[in-house]
Amino acid sequence: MRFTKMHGIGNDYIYIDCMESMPDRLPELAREMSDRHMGVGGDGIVLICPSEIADFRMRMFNSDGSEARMCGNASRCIAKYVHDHNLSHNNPINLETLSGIKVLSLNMAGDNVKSVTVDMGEPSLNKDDIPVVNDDGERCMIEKSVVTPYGEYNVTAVSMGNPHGVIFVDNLEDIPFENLGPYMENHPIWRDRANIEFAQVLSSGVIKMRVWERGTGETLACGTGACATLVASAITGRTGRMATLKLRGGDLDIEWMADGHVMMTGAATEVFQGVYRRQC
Ligand SMILES: N[C@@H](CCC[C@H](N)C(=O)O)C(=O)O
Repeated sequence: MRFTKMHGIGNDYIYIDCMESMPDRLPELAREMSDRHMGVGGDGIVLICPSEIADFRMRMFNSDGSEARMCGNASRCIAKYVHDHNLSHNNPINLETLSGIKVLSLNMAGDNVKSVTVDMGEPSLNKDDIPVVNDDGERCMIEKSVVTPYGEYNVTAVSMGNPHGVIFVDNLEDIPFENLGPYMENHPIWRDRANIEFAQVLSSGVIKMRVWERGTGETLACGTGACATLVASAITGRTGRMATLKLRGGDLDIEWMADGHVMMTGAATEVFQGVYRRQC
């Protein structure tokens, strides 16, 4: 099976061109290929598929085999992949995902893709959309206190097509990240687990963050997570609607436009190509 390893500021996935044929047993394949010792190694797998309603369709599986509804970093990488591998020279490119069609714009430097801007659509704070278990009758969950074995934290729930819990802290160095991340991912407030972002506001236009992703664990970056964090920061008055999000693997520029759409701009990188012998 041919594959291409790519990353969006360190969020690394194994990309499989499924324009002609589709592998079977995808959760098993994702677990096997993502294994950093026994497989190719990655945060999961991404399938580039034909679409009847857009230029391409993305399917994305986390390294634990769960399928995600949206992935910001993978959508940027797909834009670069289809351009560089001559599958399309459209710009913008329409990408079908489980959370709707996303519009990907290539920012070119000559013939090279310098960065990609993704129209991530509108965020939702509605608990039913995330989904959050609604035990208090409130429509949204903004800075709700959650008591954990590792201390009390205020959580804001945001959907970017997938579920996020954003927690602002004074200093990222001071949190018990490895314990708190999985605890919060699996907390019973979420109906289907959630991606957890820990964020420290450095200035009105700069936020530093670390991500614990649902189904993968810590990743060096999360595009949807960066967008959710900017939205949570803006609605709680910590920053304006535009900021640079500094993740462990690099920076993303995020803007929450007046029309409600969130625009994300960042790099996409191809690392290597290979042929994989399937074990499962
Ligand atoms: N890394 C991603 C998000 C991947 C999916 C997520 N773990 C989920 O289960 O929702 C991104 O860049 O957005």
